[in-house]
Amino acid sequence: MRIDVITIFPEYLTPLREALLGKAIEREKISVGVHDLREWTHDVHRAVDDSPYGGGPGMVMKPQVWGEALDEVCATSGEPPRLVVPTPAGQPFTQRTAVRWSHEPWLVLACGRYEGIDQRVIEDASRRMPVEEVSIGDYVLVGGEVAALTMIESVARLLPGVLGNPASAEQDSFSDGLLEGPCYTRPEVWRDLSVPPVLRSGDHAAIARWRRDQSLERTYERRHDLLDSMSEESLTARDRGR
Ligand SMILES: N#Cc1c(-c2ccc3ccn(Cc4ccccn4)c3c2)n[nH]c1N
Repeated sequence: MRIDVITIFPEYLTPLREALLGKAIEREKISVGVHDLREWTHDVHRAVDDSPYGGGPGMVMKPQVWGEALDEVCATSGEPPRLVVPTPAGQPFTQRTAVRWSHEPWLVLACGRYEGIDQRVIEDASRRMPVEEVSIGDYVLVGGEVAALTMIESVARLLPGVLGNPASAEQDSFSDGLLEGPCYTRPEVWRDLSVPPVLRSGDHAAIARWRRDQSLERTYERRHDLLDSMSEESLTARDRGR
C-alpha cells in the first residue's frame, strides 16, 4: 500500500517512521510520502489560509494551494487514490473503515488546519477520485495530523506482514463487534490479585466461553450501542441467554 500525507506540519508525521510501522516501511510493506503543503504556495509569505466568506472566527485553507497539491500528489495514469479528509464533521472512522481501506492500493490523506479546508477542494477532487470525509471521534482537534496518524496505524496493522502476529488483528476489539475482555500475564498473583483460575485450567473450551462472556459483559457495560447495532445472527443463543 502507498500512503501520501499532505500537511503544513510534516514533522507531525515523524512517528510513522518509528517501531512497527517504521519496520513495515523499511520492509517495503507500505510506502509513505509526507508532503509540505507550502511547497504549492507562490507568495513570499507562503500563505495557505484566508478569511472565511460569511464571516466567523478563524481562517479557512485556500483552495488554490490545495488544488495544486492534490493535482501533483494524486497524479497518475492509472487508478486514482482514495482521498481521505479528516474533519470533525466527517463520517465516523471505525474498525470497519480500517478493514475496508486496508484493501486499497493507495490512500492520500489531506490534513487541514485552522477551521478546515475550502469545501470546493473536496468537491473538485470528487470529480476524479473517491473522497471520504471522516472523523476519528466526537471531540475537536486542532488539525488533521493526529487523526491521520490514528487512521494510518489502524489500517497499516491490518496489512500482511506488518504485525508480528497476524492473529491479534483477527482477535481485535470490534473485529467480532464486541470489546476485548481483560488480559493477564505472569505472575499468577500480584499484589494479592490473582489471575482468573479458568485461564490456567488448560480447558480451551471453558477459556473461550469465559472470554466471550467477559467481552459481552464489558461491551454491555461500556458500549451498549455496539450490542444494539449487532445483528441477531452474530449473537449466539448462549450470548442472548446471558
Ligand atoms: N478527524 C478528525 C477530527 C478533527 C479535525 C480534523 C481536521 C481538522 C482541520 C482543522 N481542524 C480544526 C477544526 C476546529 C473546529 C472546526 C473545524 N476544524 C480539524 C479538526 N477534530 N476532531 C476530530 N475527530
